Amino acid sequence: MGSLRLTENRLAPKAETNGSVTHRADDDKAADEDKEDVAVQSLLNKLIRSSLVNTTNQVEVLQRDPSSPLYSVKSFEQLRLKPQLLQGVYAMGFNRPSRIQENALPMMLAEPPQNLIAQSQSGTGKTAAFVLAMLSHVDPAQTWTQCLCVSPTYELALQTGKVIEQMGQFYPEVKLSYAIRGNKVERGQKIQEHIVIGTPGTVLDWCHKLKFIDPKKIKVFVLDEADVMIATQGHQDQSIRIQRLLPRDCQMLLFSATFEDSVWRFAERIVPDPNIIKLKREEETLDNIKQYYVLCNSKEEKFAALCNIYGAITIAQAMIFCHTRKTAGWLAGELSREGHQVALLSGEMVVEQRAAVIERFREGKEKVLVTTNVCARGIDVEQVSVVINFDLPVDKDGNPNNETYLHRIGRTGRFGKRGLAINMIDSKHSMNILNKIQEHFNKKIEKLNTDDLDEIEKIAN
Ligand SMILES: Nc1ncnc2c1ncn2[C@@H]1O[C@H](COP(=O)(O)OP(=O)(O)OP(=O)(O)O)[C@@H](O)[C@H]1O
Repeated sequence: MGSLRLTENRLAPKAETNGSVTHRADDDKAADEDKEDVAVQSLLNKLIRSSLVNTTNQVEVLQRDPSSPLYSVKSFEQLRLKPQLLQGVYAMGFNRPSRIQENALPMMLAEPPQNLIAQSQSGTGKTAAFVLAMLSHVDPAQTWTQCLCVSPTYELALQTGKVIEQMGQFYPEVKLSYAIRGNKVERGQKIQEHIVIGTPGTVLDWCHKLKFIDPKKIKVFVLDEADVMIATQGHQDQSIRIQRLLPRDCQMLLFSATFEDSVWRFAERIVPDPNIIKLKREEETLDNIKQYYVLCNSKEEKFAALCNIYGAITIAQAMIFCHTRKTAGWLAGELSREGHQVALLSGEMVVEQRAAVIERFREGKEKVLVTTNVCARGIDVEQVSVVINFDLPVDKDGNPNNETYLHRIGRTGRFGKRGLAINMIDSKHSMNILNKIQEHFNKKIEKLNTDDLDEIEKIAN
């Protein structure tokens, strides 16, 4: 398994220019200039995720042929997998199919193969599902490429490759190759590996220009992270061009965490006659959250208020959001000087460094995580009991960003533990923003006087 032929190994993420931690002179003025890179966020989520996301919502299934019976499985045994694959699944610690896998796996493993478009949030078991489908459909006796999987970036392709290697660990006859830049294949050769995973440009070259792969022999085509894919210029066209090279009876599978119209239009071009499976995201709510605000005049006063809060109540773990990298760096420094175990998540870090910081925080090695919004977007740190908005979330034009506010402090309904959110206000402008947020959610945000220790103690009860 895993014949990775790489001439260069570059694991630095694309979104970051380099791994050095330097501050720009204009960092003050710049809000948070960290580029929002969906591929980096997706990778980060994969790196820190160690288990399935809990979901309570029901799966929605739209069958291409509504008259055919709808199969769903509650165990992996019911799928009649090859014994080597079942062994692989159990070795990964999977006991039963995830909610989306219950429906997706029987569809993907059916004979004749069925096409599928599946949408569910990150961490619900999509990757594991299509990896199992690819491994099941391979005939190791045929020494040519039978499954193609396209991912938006080099790093994401490598992560999926790892899942293929893990799940196929007892099925060593199946070989895997990576169609990514830097992985050189001699001209005129044909790839013998059964599964090829790569980025759209290189996969297209290998199928079309360089003819390393005969696309007519492909049995399964997977397009992963469709929403991330279309965010990159050119990927959409390249993917469509690959799809057109494939035979009519090739099984087409497309996965996405979100489903805006643009993703949907793209999905329909990639997957003809699809079955569709959707799993709604768990809704975030402010119902279990006590919200407060503290009036201050400067960042130093905000810091003093924070120290008072820490002096009055026991905070197991807190996440503190700042607007700029500079404030975040400053605050992390001040807090460490006060003796706190602080983790700083900063946009200058490469993605592996960020994943390591979040992992340490999740393990409880650090008790305070100071971050800018962009760095922490989409990261669920469930055990956080207190969220502090050192700066309120605003969009580029300085208007309140309600969605981000909800995402920072909201909890998913059913699993929601009680939470505490404290907003630091340092100007009329930020008070206005707070009022708008309050109106938007129609949930009272109480004033907190941090000079009064008794008052602070009460909020913890
Ligand atoms: N049936 C299962 N039982 C237990 N764990 C599972 C199961 N399926 C997947 N997992 C684990 O849950 C996590 C998320 O799964 P997976 O990566 O397949 O989800 P995903 O929806 O593809 O999310 P992402 O797009 O972020 O990768 C992984 O750690 C995976 O090993």
